[in-house]
Amino acid sequence: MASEYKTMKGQDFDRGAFESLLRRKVFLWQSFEPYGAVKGLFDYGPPLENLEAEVINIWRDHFIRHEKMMALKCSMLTPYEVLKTSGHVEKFADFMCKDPKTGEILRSDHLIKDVIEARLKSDKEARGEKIEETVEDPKKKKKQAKAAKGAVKLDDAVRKEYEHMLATLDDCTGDDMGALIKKHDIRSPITGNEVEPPVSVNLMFQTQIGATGKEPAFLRPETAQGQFLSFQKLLEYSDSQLPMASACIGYSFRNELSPRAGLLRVREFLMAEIEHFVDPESGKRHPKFNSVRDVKLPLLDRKTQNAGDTTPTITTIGEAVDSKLVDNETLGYFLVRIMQFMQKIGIDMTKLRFRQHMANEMAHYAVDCWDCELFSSYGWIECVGCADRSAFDLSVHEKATGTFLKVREPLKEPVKIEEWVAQLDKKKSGPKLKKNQAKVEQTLLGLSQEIKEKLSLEMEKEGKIVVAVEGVEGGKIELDKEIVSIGRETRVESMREYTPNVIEPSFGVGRILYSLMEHVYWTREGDAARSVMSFKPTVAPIKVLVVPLQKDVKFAALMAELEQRLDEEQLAYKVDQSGVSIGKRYSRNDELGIPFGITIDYESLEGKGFTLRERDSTKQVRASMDEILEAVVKMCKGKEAWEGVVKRLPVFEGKEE
Ligand SMILES: Nc1ncnc2c1ncn2[C@@H]1O[C@H](COP(=O)(O)OP(=O)(O)OP(=O)(O)O)[C@@H](O)[C@H]1O
Repeated sequence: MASEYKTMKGQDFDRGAFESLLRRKVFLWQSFEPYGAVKGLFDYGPPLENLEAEVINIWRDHFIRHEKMMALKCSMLTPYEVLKTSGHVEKFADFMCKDPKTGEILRSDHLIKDVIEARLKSDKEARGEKIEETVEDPKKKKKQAKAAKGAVKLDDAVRKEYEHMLATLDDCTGDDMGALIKKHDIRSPITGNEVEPPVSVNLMFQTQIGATGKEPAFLRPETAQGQFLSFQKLLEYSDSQLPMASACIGYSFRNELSPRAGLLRVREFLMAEIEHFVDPESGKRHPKFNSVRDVKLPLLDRKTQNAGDTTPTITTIGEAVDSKLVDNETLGYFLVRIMQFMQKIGIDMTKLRFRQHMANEMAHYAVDCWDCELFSSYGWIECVGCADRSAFDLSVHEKATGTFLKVREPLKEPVKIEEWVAQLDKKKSGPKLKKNQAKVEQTLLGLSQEIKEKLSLEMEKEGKIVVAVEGVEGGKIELDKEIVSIGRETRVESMREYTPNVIEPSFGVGRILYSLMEHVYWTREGDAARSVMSFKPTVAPIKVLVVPLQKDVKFAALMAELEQRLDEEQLAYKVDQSGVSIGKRYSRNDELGIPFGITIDYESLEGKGFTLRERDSTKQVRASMDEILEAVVKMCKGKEAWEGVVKRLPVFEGKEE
């Protein structure tokens, strides 16, 4: 059966072969394997660990250095109260359905998706239509096969309804999903049992700080809260100038209900998050927006998804922001910068799109939200979320803690403000209010203009007012005009106070790395298909393979010199001195994605230079050590392409055997 997901060379993608390469070359494995492994936890071996470091270096350069962001390292252990205030304790949850007979837990949206996809596939089979598979996960296939049980043709209207359901599933609440499960008789694909209605389950790992258990805490589910609570320090560091942005790279933890799809849904993962603080009255304009205005992006908007379509529109970000499809310049600027980052690390641009969140999918405070999704053999997967979080987080933390989390800036022109003021006569009210005096004073200060105006009329009429005061007996207190005066006053205001809004691009590094590995994987046709990982030289975990023609002590001195030079250039290299042929040595290292090979042969001993081989084309040039190293350094810095090197250095027609 043809797979919809193709390799970078247009070949059918064989997930089994790909995963076997990742295992063989120790890119990654499930953690704690000798103890039976734990779902959703992975260890990275040397190639993937180095790849991650290279990708992070580019991320730091592309965002932190280039955009002058303030890098932070915030604590992962987070007190309960912080995440209570941010809404995570109550709302950071997924819906799950229980199979009451087996006790198995199924994520509600995954359950609906799996069953409905299987029914649509079965319908296609019954109609004799070509089936394009995105799913090759054997476990999922088995589930789907069981659910489909022979090809069943659907009514046209039902088929349409199912397609619409899949396109709008992200928009569903728990109740919506419960209704869909009932209406369409969706059962556990494993047992065929009916499932219980969806219930919400919190995804955070709870723990405690200290031995007493008095300080409950969580492992953070995102890095954002630490950044918000550092706001005052950031503002001071940036000389109170907005816009300003912080960035944090660190681990987050989510107790996913059904971790699956390798690195795509795990329980501990590296995030790289940016919080860009902007004055809401600036219209969220971005000073560098004009430099990206004409860049084209594939945008899949909410309206298109609602119509059951998943084809993105290619449009310039300028047009998208002008038409308000993307809410503001800052959000638009980041979408472009995210795309440019993906391009830099070698993501296939035909496998990237931006999908707008559906109304229910967005957090209640969010203004607009776009996910950067990458296509892999698992389908389209969100790899970066880019949300406008408005002023929500700073406002709630300010309210909960009383800490000032606003910007105060001088007004260009002082303004006269006429307003209602309610004032307590401290001397006269002291004996009457006693210990309640401070509470009353606080309450009067916090009253809105409308209420103050209403109370002034009441005071004029009755000579007294009744005010609700928190913490006093009975919850109210009577105040007469002897101790309280309410009237209009004029003051001159020279400062403005406001809570900045936040645009947040949030990167899941593991999902990006996994997608990247699929995007650069292909097989070279030949006697036996050989796998290649075409990492760009800038991100490749190892840059150079050093291969002496044979095991011969005569090569030792040149090898030592070459290794020293590679070391001086800070290039990661590997030496392969094994007895197998040069061709075999190249091809097994192509699986590690090493972009360049330097061969030392007998002519090298005669001062006739070395050969430099490029992984993807297998072409070679012959040149001196200096020339070769200069070319490799430039290519690994992204300053020169192989095509340029072939033009300026003599091509070598050696055979790879
Ligand atoms: N369980 C996970 N495993 C790996 N990466 C994750 C996981 N959850 C989130 N991420 C990454 O963190 C980024 C930001 O997190 P965000 O809260 O926006 O994700 P999310 O909307 O909860 O993702 P999903 O809907 O897929 O669970 C995501 O774009 C993704 O790359």
